[in-house]
Amino acid sequence: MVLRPVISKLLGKLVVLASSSPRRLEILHNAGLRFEVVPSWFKETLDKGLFKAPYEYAVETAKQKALEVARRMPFKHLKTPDIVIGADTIVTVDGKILEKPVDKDDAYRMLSSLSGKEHSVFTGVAIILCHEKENEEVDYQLIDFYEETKVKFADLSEDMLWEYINSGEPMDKAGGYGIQALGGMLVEYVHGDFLNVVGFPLNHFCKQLDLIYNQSTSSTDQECPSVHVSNSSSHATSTSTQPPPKMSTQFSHSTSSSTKRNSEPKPRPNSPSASQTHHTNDSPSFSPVHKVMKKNSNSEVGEGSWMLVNSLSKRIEIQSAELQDPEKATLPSTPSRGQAIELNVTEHEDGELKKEDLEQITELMDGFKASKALFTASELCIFDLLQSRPGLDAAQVAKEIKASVKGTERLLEACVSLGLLKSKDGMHHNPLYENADLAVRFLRSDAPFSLRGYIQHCNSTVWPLFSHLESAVREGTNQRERAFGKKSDDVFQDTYYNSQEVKLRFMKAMHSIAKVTGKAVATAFDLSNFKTACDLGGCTGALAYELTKAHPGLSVTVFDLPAVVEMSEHFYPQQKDNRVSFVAGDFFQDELPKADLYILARVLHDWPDEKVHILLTEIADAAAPGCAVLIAETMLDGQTPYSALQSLNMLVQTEGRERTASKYAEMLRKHRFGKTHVVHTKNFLDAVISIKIS
Ligand SMILES: O=c1[nH]cc([C@@H]2O[C@H](COP(=O)(O)OP(=O)(O)OP(=O)(O)O)[C@@H](O)[C@H]2O)c(=O)[nH]1
Repeated sequence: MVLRPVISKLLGKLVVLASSSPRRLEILHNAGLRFEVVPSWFKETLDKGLFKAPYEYAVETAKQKALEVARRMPFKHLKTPDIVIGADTIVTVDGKILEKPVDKDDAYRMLSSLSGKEHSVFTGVAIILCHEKENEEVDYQLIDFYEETKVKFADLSEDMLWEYINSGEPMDKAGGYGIQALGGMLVEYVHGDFLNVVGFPLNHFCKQLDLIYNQSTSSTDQECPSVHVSNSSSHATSTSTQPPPKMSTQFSHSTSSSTKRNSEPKPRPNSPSASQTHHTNDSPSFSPVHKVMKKNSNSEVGEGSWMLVNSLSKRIEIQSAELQDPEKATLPSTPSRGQAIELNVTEHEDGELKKEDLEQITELMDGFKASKALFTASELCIFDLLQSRPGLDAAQVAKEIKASVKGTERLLEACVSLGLLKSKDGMHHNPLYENADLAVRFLRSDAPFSLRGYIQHCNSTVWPLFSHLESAVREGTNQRERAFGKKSDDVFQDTYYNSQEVKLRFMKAMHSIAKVTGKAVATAFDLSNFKTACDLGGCTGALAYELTKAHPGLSVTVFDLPAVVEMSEHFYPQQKDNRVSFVAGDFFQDELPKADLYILARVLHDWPDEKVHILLTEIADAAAPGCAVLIAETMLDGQTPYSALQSLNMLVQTEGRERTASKYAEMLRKHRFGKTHVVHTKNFLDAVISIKIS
């Protein structure tokens, strides 16, 4: 069994599957591979028109999925993987690429186009070997390939089609079918690797591992295995894997990961450095990222991939430098030949810009209008109205909210376009409106996870502050005085003591975020060793109640300003959990309650480093060895807009900022906390825990 010998090579290595596909997880798990699953955040939006062949699109998407995880882990998970595996499965028929259907109608369109025909299923796979070095740089070696399988569908009747679509099975599957389940009923024959259709060409993958770990170690080279970078295709009817010329492929990007994996850093293979680029005059490469790179049509595909990797490295180096220290990162003014700066807009040969080329920039430009439409509908209580009286038309809604029909009509249609409301034809095609699922779950005032409080805070406080963002950037200070005419260097003095209404609105905002994130934070780590916790700045106790629910042996003291504590019972009038108590105080001025575990949820991001160190000193003085600090924040990762925009939010609102997990680990280390672990909760917040060493 080719995998068996390879498995032994992988033991002790951190193997990561960068996929949320349960089928891929099952295929690799059943094959005996042991790995962690870290779903990729890469948005599968590459422009298909830029790829000369469908499999190139699948391979490039697989690469981007794997690279995103390989780059993120040192920051988000404080560890560098040894191997990251990414995959992407597509279906092609009549020259079109079919991915996962967006809705039932799309599934119908896909399956109808497959009915009675033979089609191809391509799965692109990327394997990234990560080599962490002495100076915390990481070398990446990229191996990619694809597998094609031919599948023929029987002629499908309309009943059969809708019966299958209504089963729900098509919705998370390429081409809208699952061959391994009900979808098998649609299939007349399969020529090629069945598992490739399901989502992972296991046999081809094993052969690649064999190439990497067995054939290369037979060479005298004791350094990192030199890898075959190949886009070798194994067609359904015959396998034509011609290994390309042997090469070592690598690029590097620096990481500030504060924890070293226990494996010895591997020597850098003697290969061209990332800064060297090769230029050829051959046909343009196929990837939007590498528009300035040329694919060398003379050499084996591997050569092309090497340049592909090389140009990727340039982009990654630039971005990681930014992450390291924005002041030092110098981006080239314009993409020079051989330098891969991601081009979001594709100028076609004739210079014409197509609508889809501008979609991304238009979405960004219009983002504020969408936010304001949501805030306005929430302020006008439209979601609560339609929850109690679904099916109203614009005139009826306008009457209830005491607004113009014209304006209400526009707002309702905007909310439908944003997926917040649904509409159906009433009498004389007059649309009738009701809440969409998002509104039911998050926008009603009485929803268990209502975000209405946070939305009110965004509309009344964040929005005016962001309108002075340019001043905030120029001055490096919050914009409270410009936005509200109040000079206040203390956000909380201003919020909690100057107005009862402002205080309540802010607490509702913090409460709604804590309700949505509380369970994820409370269950991020095993806290069974701790008996007492102190939730510093715990506001309404939303997280505290989740902690006592998740950890029966834990009691939690919420320590917050007097003005907050006096209001907290307003949020839980019926609460009888005697393991949660409230103590009034100022954590910068008063002695902290004694506890085994100190919790800081969305607190440190309000303060500059020097204030954070003051607070951590207080905690370190109060905490005995073995005690812990649990920090819940949105960790900067250089990838998702959410954390970066949150950091801008802190600029306009406070003296604080968002930080990376490794920055928090470094700050904690200065106060004798260590053994730091981070969990990315897939929620608004990530969680970091660190134990008092001495
Ligand atoms: O017969 C089957 N065909 C396809 C599938 C599943 O379809 C998806 C393909 O989508 P993708 O490659 O984008 O993978 P995702 O599920 O989105 O996960 P990633 O996180 O890796 O993007 C895939 O899950 C196949 O397994 C099937 O099940 N049967």
